[in-house]
Amino acid sequence: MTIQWYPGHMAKAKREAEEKLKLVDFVIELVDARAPFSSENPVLHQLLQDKPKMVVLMKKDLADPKITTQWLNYYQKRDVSALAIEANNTKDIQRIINMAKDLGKPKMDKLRAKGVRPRALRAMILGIPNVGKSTLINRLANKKTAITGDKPGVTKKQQWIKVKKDFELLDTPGILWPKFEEEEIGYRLASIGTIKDTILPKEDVAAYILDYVSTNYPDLLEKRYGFRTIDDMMTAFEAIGKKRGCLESGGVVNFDQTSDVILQDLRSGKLGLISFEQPE
Ligand SMILES: Nc1nc2c(ncn2[C@@H]2O[C@H](COP(=O)(O)OP(=O)(O)OP(=O)(O)O)[C@@H](O)[C@H]2O)c(=O)[nH]1
Repeated sequence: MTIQWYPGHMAKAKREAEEKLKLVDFVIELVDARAPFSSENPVLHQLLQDKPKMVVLMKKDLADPKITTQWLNYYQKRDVSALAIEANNTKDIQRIINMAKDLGKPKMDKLRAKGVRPRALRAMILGIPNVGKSTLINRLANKKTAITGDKPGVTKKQQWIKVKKDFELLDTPGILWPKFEEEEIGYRLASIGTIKDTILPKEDVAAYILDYVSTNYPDLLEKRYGFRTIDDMMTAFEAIGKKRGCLESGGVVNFDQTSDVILQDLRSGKLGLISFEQPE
């Protein structure tokens, strides 16, 4: 599901996230490893107030590993607990659980000191559309895990997934909107597929990708398409279209299909491991 965000949607999403936040000890914020800055929600820090969070950089299998390491150092310097993961990797899922427990420990210790009966740590997943929230919830739930039942105090019944005996996760994530204040951010988000292909013209996004990759990863461009520099975007599209059979009758290159090929090559990782932003 990719939502087109209007002020009404944003207000509703914010309200729902605030309701859910009241129920949890901490938040797992998902961002995309290829663009962690652009894919974070711009108001989450206000909603969280003092609530602890950990950041999970999703889809590390599509990102440039060197840049992902730079991002992890960036978060570490700011005392933010962060991990980069690939959802299919079982060890990565275990690393999330371990980090979550560490993060929740001070709160649990405090409750125990007050004489409160020990209870499971409670967390929720939050992030912009298409960042991998449902995938991660399913992986943490590990399918066979039981849902532990409703908790009172909310209008909508919330279900809890028992990840471990002392760690529970809300079964529905908080969905928040992406940043859209700068055109460059919009292009990065469109490239990685976290905003609708109809919001920015597909050909423009494909041209953005080619331009970015030729500047930052010319070897990858050459490996996939056979050229490393772009003097003229139309010639580049024509070369790719011909190579990949995106042709109309008379051998004319279909630019729309060629744009799809470029977007698909990037999003599936066939173009290589590419990150769209580095920490400052
Ligand atoms: N390569 C790769 N793909 C992933 C990873 N995690 C999730 N995905 C893919 O990303 C896409 C979106 O995942 P979802 O779990 O549906 O994302 P969501 O945040 O729940 O999306 P919304 O329902 O739109 O809010 C799916 O095609 C997933 O298979 C990952 O670690 N690596």
